[in-house]
Parts: sequence; C-alpha cells; structure tokens
Amino acid sequence: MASDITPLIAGNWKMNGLQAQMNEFQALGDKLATLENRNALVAICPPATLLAAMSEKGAVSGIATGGQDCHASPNGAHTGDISALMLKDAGAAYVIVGHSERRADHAETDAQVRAKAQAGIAAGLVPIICVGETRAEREAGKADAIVAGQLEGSVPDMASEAEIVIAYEPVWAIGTGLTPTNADIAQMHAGIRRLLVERFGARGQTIRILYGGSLKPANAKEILAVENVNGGLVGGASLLANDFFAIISAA
Ligand SMILES: O=C(CO)COP(=O)(O)O
Repeated sequence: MASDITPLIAGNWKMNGLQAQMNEFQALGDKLATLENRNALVAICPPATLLAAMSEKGAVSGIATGGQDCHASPNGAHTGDISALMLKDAGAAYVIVGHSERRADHAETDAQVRAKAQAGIAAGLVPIICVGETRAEREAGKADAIVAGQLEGSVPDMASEAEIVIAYEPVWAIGTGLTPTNADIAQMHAGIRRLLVERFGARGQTIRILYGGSLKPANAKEILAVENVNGGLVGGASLLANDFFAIISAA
C-alpha cells in the first residue's frame, strides 16, 4: 500500500445472501483468525436481513458491517425503506450510499446521495460514497468531469468533521471482469484526492479512496498498490470466503 492510511477492504453482498450464506461469513472469520498480520480493516455490507446476525458474529472476528443504502430521514412513513439509525442499531459501522446500481435502479440523484450520506454521519455511521463513470462517459472523454461532479454533489459539507470513505467504481467494470489500467486508476484516484484536499484541506489527505469493480484475488495486489488506492469495495468476490480472504491478504 502506497500510503500510511490503513486500507479498508469492504464487501458489498448486494441482493445476495440467505441465512445459509452465513456459513461463508463464518469461514471468512476463521480464516482471518489465522492471519498473522492483518494490514487492512475489513467490513461486509450484507442484505439488511443478515445485518444484525452478522454484526454480532463479526464483532468476534474483527469484521465490521455496513448497510447498502439508507433513507435520508431517521424514521417515518417510508414503507420498505431503512434508516441509518436502524442500521446503526443493528450493529453497522458503515453505510454504502450512491452505489451506481441505486443511481440506475432508483434514479438516485447526487442531492439524494448527499442527504443519505449526511443521515449516515448523523447516525454515527461512516458513509461509503460511491462515484464512477459509465462506459459511454469514459469513451467520450468525460470520466474525470463526471466523477468530479458526482463528488461535488454527493459529498456533504459536514464531511469536513466526520469520517467518510469515497469509492471509485467505474460502472463498466462492475461485475464484468473488466478493470481500468493501473495508470487510469492512479489518475482518477489522484484527481479525487486533489478535489478532496481542495475542499477539506489537510483532512482530505486522510480520507480513504477505495477502488471497486471486478476486484479479484488475481488483480488485487497490483490494484491495491496503486497510489491513492486505500482499499477496495468488492462485489462478487466478497461472497466467497477464499476469494475475499485472498483480497484482504493482498492489502
Ligand atoms: O459494485 C461493486 C461493489 O460495490 C463491484 O462489484 P464486482 O466486484 O462484482 O465487480
């Protein structure tokens, strides 16, 4: 890892995981217990149905948990939604906000993502704020501008006092087996770092910037070594204890 920021390896289980999947979580905990030097913080964001059970077990094995989304309000008449306070109450430490799948499936705007991040902070959670361009945007040479706009709109001002995490996830790399070149990742993460420092001063140097999108055991070592990559947000590979463990070990 090219900086003194302790990396964070976070798994996003998305809409995957019945009770039986807790066996895989247990297996991950068992494997982590055998690791002599754990260089990374580890978290998993399971579906909400598994959050309380996972938080309880995770406390034993040093695996933090997080939600995958939250409502901007602490409670109220919002059928089917979950608040940041509820996630915190169930044992979560993190909440993913603004994932590209939510921006696409639920038409979430930067302003909504910002409000959710703010709600997460207010509830005592660390928001993992996701940004990233589509393939068409990259091909049109707009990747930097898109990501800068998402950052500007999605990161709340109160982030200057609270811990936040940024996740750069190019949409075209998610679940496709494709990844940007290391040079492209380095360039984007440097640009994000620059914007964070412009906005938050020295604190911007300490904010973790995760890379996400087809992060696997085979590419983890080189991607996690890229300058300004302070960990990863892992989808598919986080569902398998062996693969996720290999990524954690590479950090
Ligand atoms: O969307 C992601 C994590 O939030 C990345 O998913 P994959 O690792 O499956 O590409």
